[in-house]
Amino acid sequence: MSLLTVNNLKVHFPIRGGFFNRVVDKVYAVDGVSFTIQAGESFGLVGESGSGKSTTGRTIIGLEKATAGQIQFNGQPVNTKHERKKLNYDREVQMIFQDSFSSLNPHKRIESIIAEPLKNFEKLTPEQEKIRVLQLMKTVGLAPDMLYKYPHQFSGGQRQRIGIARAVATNPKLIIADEPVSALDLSVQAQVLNFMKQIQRELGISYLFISHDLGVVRHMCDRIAIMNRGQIVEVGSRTDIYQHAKHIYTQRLLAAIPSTNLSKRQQNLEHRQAVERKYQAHKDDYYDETGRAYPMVEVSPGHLVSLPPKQALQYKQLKEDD
Ligand SMILES: Nc1ncnc2c1ncn2[C@@H]1O[C@H](COP(=O)(O)OP(=O)(O)OP(=O)(O)O)[C@@H](O)[C@H]1O
Repeated sequence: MSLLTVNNLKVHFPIRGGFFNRVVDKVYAVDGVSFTIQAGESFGLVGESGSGKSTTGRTIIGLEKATAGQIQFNGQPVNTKHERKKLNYDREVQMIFQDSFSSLNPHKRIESIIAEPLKNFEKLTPEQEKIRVLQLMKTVGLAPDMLYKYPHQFSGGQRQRIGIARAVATNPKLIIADEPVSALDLSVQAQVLNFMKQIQRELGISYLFISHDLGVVRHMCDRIAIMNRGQIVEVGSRTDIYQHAKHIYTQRLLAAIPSTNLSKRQQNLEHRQAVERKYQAHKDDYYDETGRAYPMVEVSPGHLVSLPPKQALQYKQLKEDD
C-alpha cells in the first residue's frame, strides 16, 4: 500500500481587484496533480520557480487549502481536520523549509526550537524532554553544548540540521523537504544531502523532495516527477528521467545542470543552446490550445509522459500491438 496518494489535486488562488475587490481571475498554482509515494521512498518533485511545487507540498501538509482533489495517507483520506486527527497525520508528516533562518524563531534557543513538536504531541516531563532533545541533537550531529545557543550563532548547514532535528522529533513517516539545500554552499549541500540519506536509512522515513534542480535530486530520489505550469508532465524512475527523458521541458531542465567537468564546459554550453532552440521551437506542441498539458501515456513500465497527440498515439499503438 502507498504511504501517500495525491489524486487530481488542484489549488487555485483568487486574484482580487477593482473597486469592490472582487475575484477577477485565478492563479492555477496546482492544476490536477496525481502521484504516490511508497514507504521508505524518496520522491522528487522538480520544476522551475512558479511551477507549483511548494504549493503542492504546503497543501499536503495542510498549510494551503485544496480547491479540489484527494489526499490519502496509508490508504485513508486526510482531507478534513477530523480525518487527519484520526490518523495522527500532523505528527506523521513533517516539513523542512529552504530558509532555515526564517523558519527557526530567532528569539528561541535551540533547546526550545527542537522541543516544540514534542510539546505539541508528547507529554514528557522537563527532564525527559531535555534527554530527548539531546538525543535528537546527537542524531543530527550537533554537540550538546549548543543546546542554549540561538539560530544566528549557527552556520547555514548547522541550521538545516536543527530544522531536520525538529522535523524528526515526532518520528514521522514522511518528511516534505522544500528546497532544503538551495540556500547552502555547494560543499555544504552535499553534506546535508548525505546526512538526510543517512537519517532516512536509520529512521525509515519517506521524503517528498522538492527542488528546482535536477542535479540535486539525482542523488536523493528513487522516482521523480517533473512539474510545469501546475501539472506533472513526466514521472519515472531515476533512469527514466536522467537517461530517457521524453518531455521537452524535462530535457531542458536536464541541459541546465551545470557540468563539473571543466573540459566539457564548452561542449555543454553548445548542448544547452541546442536544447533551448528546440524547446523554443516546439514547446507549444506539448500543450493544448488552453495551455494544459496533454494526458500522460506510459512509454515504458512506470514511466509516464504528457506527449503531443501524434507522439502519444505511437506509444498507444505499440501497447496494443503487444
Ligand atoms: N498564497 C498565494 N496567493 C496567490 N498566488 C500564489 C500564492 N502562493 C503561490 N502563488 C502562485 O502560485 C504559483 C506557484 O507557486 P509555488 O510557490 O507553488 O511555485 P514553486 O514551483 O514552488 O516556485 P518557487 O520555487 O519559486 O517557490 C506562482 O505563480 C505563485 O505566484
